[in-house]
Amino acid sequence: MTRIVLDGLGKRFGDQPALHDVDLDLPDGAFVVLLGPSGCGKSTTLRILAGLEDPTSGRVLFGDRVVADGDRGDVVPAKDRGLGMVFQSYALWPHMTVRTNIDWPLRVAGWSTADRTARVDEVLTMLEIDDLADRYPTEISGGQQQRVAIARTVAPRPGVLLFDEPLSNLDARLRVDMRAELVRVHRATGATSVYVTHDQTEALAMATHIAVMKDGVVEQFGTPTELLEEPATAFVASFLGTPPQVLLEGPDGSRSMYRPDSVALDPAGELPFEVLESTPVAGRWLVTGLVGATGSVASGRSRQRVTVITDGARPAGEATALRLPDRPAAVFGADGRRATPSTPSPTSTPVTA
Ligand SMILES: Nc1ncnc2c1ncn2[C@@H]1O[C@H](COP(=O)(O)OP(=O)(O)OP(=O)(O)O)[C@@H](O)[C@H]1O
Repeated sequence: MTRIVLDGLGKRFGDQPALHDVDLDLPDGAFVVLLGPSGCGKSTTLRILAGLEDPTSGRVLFGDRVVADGDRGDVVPAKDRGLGMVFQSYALWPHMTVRTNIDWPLRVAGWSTADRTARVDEVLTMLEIDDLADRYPTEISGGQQQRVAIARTVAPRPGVLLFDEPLSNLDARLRVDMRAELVRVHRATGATSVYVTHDQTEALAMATHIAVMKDGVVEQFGTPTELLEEPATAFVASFLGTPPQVLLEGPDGSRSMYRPDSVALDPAGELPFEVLESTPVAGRWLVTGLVGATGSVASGRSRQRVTVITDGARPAGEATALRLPDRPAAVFGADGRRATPSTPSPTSTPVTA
């Protein structure tokens, strides 16, 4: 097991900055998800950990060992970092059986025949692919190929496992199955794991810790519960959760956060709300709509889209209103950073169209 530290990590492509001063401390044995929209820098971060890309500033440590130093230009080659990486594409050797594919990295690393046989049997069982051992990659399904690729990666017992959107080529059902499978494999290996995705549901389901990234910056690092319950920025509050928090913008650019289940639909409420759609979830309904009077579009004021949780469905087009609790759960300043939640400022009153 390996603690991973990113210390002031920066990356530029030419004069184009991709990462700004990223500090992260990933505990031994954690399953960390790098989460964020396209272009936020998550793959670049993973590629720097993997040794496929070099940082322009800052350092990466695996345990006490500096594996990349952007300021000095020192890097440890990928093959000497004690890591395994799983990509979207499985890249199995087509002329080798499943067993030989998994055995290959152990052979390269110089393991004895007895140790190799024992370890290959162990990971075949771990990934529940024992009965496929003598087949060739073309004779098994895409999901099975991904299991073989994972088995091959974990076989040499790397201290660090890196995953670059490994499930994105699988269909929706298989993705959900494989997600649980990967968590089980992570627990069985104990390897510190870093997993890149833009899918917040996947992140929340798998991670012990999540780093939410935007524009090359880590907006927040914490456990799924911390991020859901105490988002540090308006972006985190709007990106995570099904549904995400209800954010209402004040005239000064600040935003008030309300928990979606604390906001009621009530024609007598203070904020006009037009229903767009209702989706059933676990016996309740997510009702999405636009806040503000219909005429506000014509007046140039944009209408905010929010989702609340209700007991029943609401017809699309219904004009009703939001009834808010007495005070917001948190307030974010115009810079998006969280102001003290317990003392919301008077200027943070949401827009009343
Ligand atoms: N090889 C490269 N050359 C130039 N710019 C790059 C290169 N790789 C990434 N970038 C830029 O760096 C920024 C971060 O890209 P990165 O691929 O890390 O984002 P990402 O969050 O993984 O996005 P995606 O989910 O689309 O893969 C983007 O602006 C991207 O255009």
